Amino acid sequence: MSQIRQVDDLNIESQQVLITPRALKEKLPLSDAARDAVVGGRQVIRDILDRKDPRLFVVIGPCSIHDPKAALEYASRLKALAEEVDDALFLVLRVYFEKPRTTVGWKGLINDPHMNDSFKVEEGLHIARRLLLDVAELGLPAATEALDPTTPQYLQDLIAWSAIGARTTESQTHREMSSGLSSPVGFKNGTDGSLDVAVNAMLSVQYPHRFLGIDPDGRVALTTTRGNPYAHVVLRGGGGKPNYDSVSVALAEGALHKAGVSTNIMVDCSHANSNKDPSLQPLVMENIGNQILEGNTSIVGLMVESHLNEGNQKIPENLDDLQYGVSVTDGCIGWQTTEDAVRALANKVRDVLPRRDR
Ligand SMILES: O=C[C@H](O)[C@H](O)COP(=O)(O)O
Ligand SMILES: C=C(OP(=O)(O)O)C(=O)O
Repeated sequence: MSQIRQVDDLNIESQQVLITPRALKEKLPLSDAARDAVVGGRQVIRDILDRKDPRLFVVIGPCSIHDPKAALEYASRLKALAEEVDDALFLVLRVYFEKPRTTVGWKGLINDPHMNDSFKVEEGLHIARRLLLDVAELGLPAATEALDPTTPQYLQDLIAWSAIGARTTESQTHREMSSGLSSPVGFKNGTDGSLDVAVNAMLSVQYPHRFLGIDPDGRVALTTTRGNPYAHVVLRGGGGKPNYDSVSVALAEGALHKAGVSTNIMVDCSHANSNKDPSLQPLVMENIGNQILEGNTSIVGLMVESHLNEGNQKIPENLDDLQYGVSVTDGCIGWQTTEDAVRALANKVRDVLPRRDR
């Protein structure tokens, strides 16, 4: 009987060594203007989480980035809107390069920048870093999902806020990584709606961890973290039900309080909170505004999926057929709706925010 004698790499087809984080940063260095945007953005978010700044922070932008040109056009529009509502809301651009898939699908610009299964990851890392620099140089803070545990070594210096997604909040690897992130971090509740996984993540992330990571030269390194004091939960609904309503928010606040972790809550207006119907997001935003008017003190931030144009599209065979400024992952609200909903939220909460009980 013939046996396979090989015992390792049976299912590995190939490996390709990539540019190191240090080399990428040398090629695309942080400018002073970009540094100001990152440092300033993180500080405002920390101040909001510490209740020193009464504003709400709003992570808003495309579900995923596939076209840096459209992303920059969106960023410059958002910058103008951010200045307009600055007294009530702190807008942070959603710049998601890594997509966690329920099963399979396009995994985002870093993984496959040409959207044709060519997986030019090194090019993806360059494009991502270039775009984050351009966004920061506009003076806009950026938020991203930290999905691959090695990616932060390449990009985290340009990130003001990070998310751990619903599919990875329960993962020890992601909790460990988050304990070393330089930015504040939001943990989504589970896709089944379970808050426990996010509460447990909060209990874990505040502590130092030791784990295998990579160093700036791409070498495997025992990584010792300090713990991240700026973590909070993100309610995104799940299991077919939303959890942004006042009862769900109060229950979440109670559970966080009982666990002895931060009761700061962000509400994701998309995903299961809008039953994946992007046009419902403004209703969620309106509801959160009403909860704040009615005295809620735990909600500190919102997430909104928005693009230049509404809806979404399948990635076409021929990329020339892509519609400009339309999401290729989850559906988004378009720009006009975005402006209207953000202005409406700012107008609703502007006067009450400074008087919120802390
Ligand atoms: O936000 C994006 C999606 O909801 C997430 O990546 C899962 O997408 P999928 O269910 O289409 O794979
Ligand atoms: C994948 C996302 O969300 P969630 O983890 O809540 O599904 C996302 O915000 O892109």
